[in-house]
Amino acid sequence: MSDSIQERYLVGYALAAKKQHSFIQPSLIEHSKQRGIDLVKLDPTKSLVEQGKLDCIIHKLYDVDWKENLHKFREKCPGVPVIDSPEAIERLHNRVSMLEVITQLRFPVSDSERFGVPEQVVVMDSSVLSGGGALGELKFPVIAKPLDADGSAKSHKMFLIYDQEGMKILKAPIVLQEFVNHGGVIFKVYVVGDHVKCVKRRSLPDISEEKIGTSKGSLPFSQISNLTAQEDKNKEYGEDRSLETVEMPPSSFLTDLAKAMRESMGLNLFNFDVIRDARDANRYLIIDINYFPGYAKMPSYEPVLTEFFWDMVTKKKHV
Ligand SMILES: Nc1ncnc2c1ncn2[C@@H]1O[C@H](COP(=O)(O)OP(=O)(O)OP(=O)(O)O)[C@@H](O)[C@H]1O
Ligand SMILES: O=P(O)(O)O[C@H]1[C@H](OP(=O)(O)O)[C@@H](OP(=O)(O)O)[C@@H](O)[C@@H](O)[C@@H]1OP(=O)(O)O
Ligand SMILES: [Mg+2]
Ligand SMILES: [Mg+2]
Repeated sequence: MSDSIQERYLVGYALAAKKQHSFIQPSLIEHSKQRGIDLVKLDPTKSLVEQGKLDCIIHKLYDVDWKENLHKFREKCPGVPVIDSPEAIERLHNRVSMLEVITQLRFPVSDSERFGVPEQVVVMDSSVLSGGGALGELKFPVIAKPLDADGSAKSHKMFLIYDQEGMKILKAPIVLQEFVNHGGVIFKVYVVGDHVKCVKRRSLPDISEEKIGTSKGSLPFSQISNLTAQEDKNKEYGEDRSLETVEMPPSSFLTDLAKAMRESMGLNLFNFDVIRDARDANRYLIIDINYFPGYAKMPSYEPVLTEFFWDMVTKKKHV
């Protein structure tokens, strides 16, 4: 079919400049174009109905004006898929409601693999952090994570806390999460509609009982799974740990889990971080869920995203 008679579709995107730069790559534009899909940049400050005959909108912007703009568009054009609904995305902006998704899943557990989330407590009042009772049943070491996961640099600033002294650096509201040894590797599971792809990334190294006894205070870190191998080495989080020999979790387990999460959250575009308990190889813990992650880092990102856009613009089922 020649270009002139092939039906063309319009996918509008509204993304922060950094995200646009990493996600809207020439290779993706070209791939989609070949399939009859044109990616068009939206002006989030202007009415969406006046920005072309859109067949689908994708977005990762959180300000009130944008949500209002989207809301109006959805009212005027209820048949056009908006990927995803701001209300569904919101749940991932808080590290408690984010992991409640997992604890509420009614997912048939396989005979071998089990899943869950690490024990955690949320502290809303900074004065509680200086007293001895903030941890409740938890034991040191813990990871302290900002409660808000709103995409700001601050929301990624974490601390490994070894003792009560280390708690002094923290400010509420904060989540204190049990540190689980997991062999220094995390599995990032990327979800794009029906498509599920798992990749291995570096993580914090295991902490031995001996180290727990001798380490003091706190260790700050940020987005460790996004470090390159060289940065990782320079930061001395551990020696050059090869990922190649690490066995992946069974893919059917991850696919079933992703499907259950997708349906429960009503989201199409997200990834989740999974660690495997070093003391129990069949126990997997979900530690983080991110909306619209760095898909360009996923193998075959161009065909996978193009296929997803196709499904959306041709009105195949989406959650
Ligand atoms: N409970 C835990 N036990 C052991 N290590 C953990 C735990 N929670 C987090 N980590 C380590 O800390 C890293 C950062 O934690 P987390 O993924 O929650 O933060 P994030 O800033 O939201 O990450 P992302 O960049 O994926 O959004 C993880 O990738 C993992 O290496
Ligand atoms: O660019 P963005 O701001 O969307 O950053 C996201 C980042 O993607 P990027 O690598 O393309 O930056 C993601 O990396 P991967 O999980 O895919 O490794 C992950 O860190 C998300 O948590 C970030 O989203 P945020 O939590 O900050 O909203
Ligand atoms: Mg993470
Ligand atoms: Mg995250």
